[in-house]
Amino acid sequence: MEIRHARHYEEIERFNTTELRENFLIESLFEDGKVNMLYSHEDRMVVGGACPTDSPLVLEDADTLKTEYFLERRELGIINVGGRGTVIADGKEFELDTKDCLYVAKGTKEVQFINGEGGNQARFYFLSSLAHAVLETTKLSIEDATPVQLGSEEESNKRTIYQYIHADGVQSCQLMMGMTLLEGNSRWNTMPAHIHDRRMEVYFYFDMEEQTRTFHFMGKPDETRHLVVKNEQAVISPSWSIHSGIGTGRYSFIWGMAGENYTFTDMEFVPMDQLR
Ligand SMILES: O=C[C@H](O)[C@@H](O)CC(=O)C(=O)O
Ligand SMILES: [Zn+2]
Repeated sequence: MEIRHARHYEEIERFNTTELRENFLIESLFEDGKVNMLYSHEDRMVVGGACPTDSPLVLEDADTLKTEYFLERRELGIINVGGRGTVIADGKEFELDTKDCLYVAKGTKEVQFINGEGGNQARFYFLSSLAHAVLETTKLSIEDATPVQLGSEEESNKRTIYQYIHADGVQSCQLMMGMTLLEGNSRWNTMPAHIHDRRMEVYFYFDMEEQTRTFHFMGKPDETRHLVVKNEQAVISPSWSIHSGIGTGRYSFIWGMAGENYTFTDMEFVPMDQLR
């Protein structure tokens, strides 16, 4: 898998567009019949996409992780952004419909991704972070996730945040994962912006038309940059960075975090007059 090292915020003050994209944008996760993964040194998060076709796909990369099996020292969160499919964790089958989530515990020796029959192709987006304890492998469908309403139509940021893996939901060691759906013509996410110095975050944008682009804002609050993002691309957000975006059309996104503090509300809002 591709490896990305962590970057200091002082470096990115000098980055051009290509350097910014090479370091923080993940351009292609989904490829038919493949599992694509990227290892980020930001809290050692693995970002991946599994797109099974005729045969099952297995989660593995012993060469990179240097462990006997993938989840020997890690936990995993999966959200299906395609048609129906199945994940098998050590022989136990979990059917995942669109926007359903599965947490897979540390110690699980084999994880397989299987495409559902008929309908749209299953597309499993996943994140894996380090884990210190064996918890319970748990499925959570979108209907059972905790919805949090934020924003307003007036500010073009009316959205519902579905929290799946977090302190009051599916339990994990440090991984937090959920999904944000924008309502009507709302196009802004996470504005007012925030940072959380104790956690990194990964954004995965999806449900976008081919020509739609999201302008994702990153950087220290007083030194912002942007990335132009298209459907099914992801952004790595270091703990010093804001993460916010506006779309030229409809989009949804999956956010995931890893790091020290496990409290969703451990975030500092950035006053508007600090943004540059
Ligand atoms: O730390 C939390 C994450 O950035 C997301 O939950 C934010 C988000 O989905 C939003 O405001 O739209
Ligand atoms: Zn955040």
